[in-house]
Amino acid sequence: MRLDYLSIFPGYFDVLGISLLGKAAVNGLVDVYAHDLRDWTHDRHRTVDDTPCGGGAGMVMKPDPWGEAFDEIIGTEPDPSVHVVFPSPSGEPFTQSVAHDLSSVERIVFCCGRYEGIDHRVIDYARSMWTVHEVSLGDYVLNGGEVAALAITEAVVRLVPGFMGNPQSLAEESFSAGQDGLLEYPLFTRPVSWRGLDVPEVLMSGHHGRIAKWRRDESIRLTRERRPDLTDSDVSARH
Ligand SMILES: CN1CCC[C@H](Cn2ccc3ccc(-c4n[nH]c(N)c4C#N)cc32)C1
Repeated sequence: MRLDYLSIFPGYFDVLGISLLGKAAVNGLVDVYAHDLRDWTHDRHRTVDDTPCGGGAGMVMKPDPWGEAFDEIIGTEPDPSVHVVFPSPSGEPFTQSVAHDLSSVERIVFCCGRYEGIDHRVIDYARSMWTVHEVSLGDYVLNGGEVAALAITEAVVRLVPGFMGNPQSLAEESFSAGQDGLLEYPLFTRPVSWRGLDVPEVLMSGHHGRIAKWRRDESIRLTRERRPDLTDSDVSARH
């Protein structure tokens, strides 16, 4: 999998050389390339923004540098196998399902906007050439797309076959298909007693059936308490 990042702050992506992602890069599972959008400007100030047409606060990212960067980094021929991700507060929700879909893609280009956003023609042009995903991390406002691109990267790459040491851990986590959309149960490890707080006895019983039931019940309880939106009527009936 090749990952490209276009940003006026490419240093954000230095962190991708650390921890598991660094290992994936070493193993050849993932190739990471960060690009400075200003490398495709031609004025002394390396200008990437301008005032919004129609007025309004803030500045908008000019289309020209993006187009020239696309030409050099991706190419000038349409190729639907290239997936271009625009993090945006007005994007569709980024979910585990989207992460799963992207984990089987060979090439992803992240376009990280700043200021008030990117001239919309950049997105329209990208849609005419590649497969585009305009996605939002959640209902809050960030200052740009870089942090979102990092979060999306981690969510996607950890699903790439061969990346996680123990693929079973993927099957049991929240939001994965096998969990019926339930939240993960509480986790415990040694010591059994810590500052007057004990591990639930059932988890020390060695009775796998009871442990499985306790975990399921806890997942249902937590999901009903914290994320009623995840429990549709069918799922509630089954629980
Ligand atoms: C005051 N303005 C309002 C519009 C957005 C401006 C900052 N910005 C510029 C590019 C850009 C890209 C993503 C996000 C973003 N914010 N929240 C999320 N979940 C995102 C995601 N994915 C934010 C961004 C600031």
